[in-house]
Amino acid sequence: MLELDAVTAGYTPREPVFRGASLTLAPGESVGLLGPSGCGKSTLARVAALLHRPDAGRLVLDGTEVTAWRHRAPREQRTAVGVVFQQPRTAADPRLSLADLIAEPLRATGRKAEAAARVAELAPAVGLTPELLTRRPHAVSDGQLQRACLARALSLRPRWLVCDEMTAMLDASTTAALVAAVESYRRETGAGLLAVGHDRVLLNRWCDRTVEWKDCLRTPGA
Ligand SMILES: Nc1ncnc2c1ncn2[C@@H]1O[C@H](COP(=O)(O)OP(=O)(O)OP(=O)(O)O)[C@@H](O)[C@H]1O
Repeated sequence: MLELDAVTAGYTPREPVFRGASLTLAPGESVGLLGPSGCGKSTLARVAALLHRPDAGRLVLDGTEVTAWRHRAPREQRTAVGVVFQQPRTAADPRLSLADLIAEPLRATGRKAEAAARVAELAPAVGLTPELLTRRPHAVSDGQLQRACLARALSLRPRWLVCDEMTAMLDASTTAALVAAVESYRRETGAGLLAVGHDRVLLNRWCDRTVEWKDCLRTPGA
């Protein structure tokens, strides 16, 4: 289970972006989160991905409460969640080839020896040719770079995936390819998914259920 329980979070302690947001994902479940721009969906997604420490509330990951975020989080928890953001350009180191970008989490966790084999496995799964893998971000399209960012998120075989507007900048065929790659990974591994977005039609089609932001803020039973 991935449980966000009464989470309050923001960027200035006195003025959080939201208070008391709750959302629970069952193991292997895919949930789409919809809501108005600026309400805090990405902030909540970052809390779920252990990238943003909440001001209050709890994140419980497969039965263990998370008590440390970012680099302070234990590796086992940090690597249990893979994350893909909306903007591949800001999420990718411009100095790395796409192959090295995909392998980054493996290198960072001391598993460099597995990198080549894992990249060879992931590249076709996200639709990247061997030639594209040699290029650096400036020499590929946004869609190709986002494919690499998805492969990077899958490289450590996370039990949970957080896709924060992953396809918002992409055309219909690239969107379909990335959604298919996520779903194929989920079928293979049983991973759960939190997909944040604005595209109701896409999220309804993609996810087991969709949740409205305002319902995350509602106290159960109220
Ligand atoms: N790093 C940051 N520092 C300060 N404020 C931020 C930061 N990131 C986001 N915010 C603010 O927090 C609020 C919520 O932003 P967030 O990106 O979580 O919303 P969102 O619901 O995902 O919006 P959108 O749908 O437009 O992506 C916004 O008012 C935003 O300006």
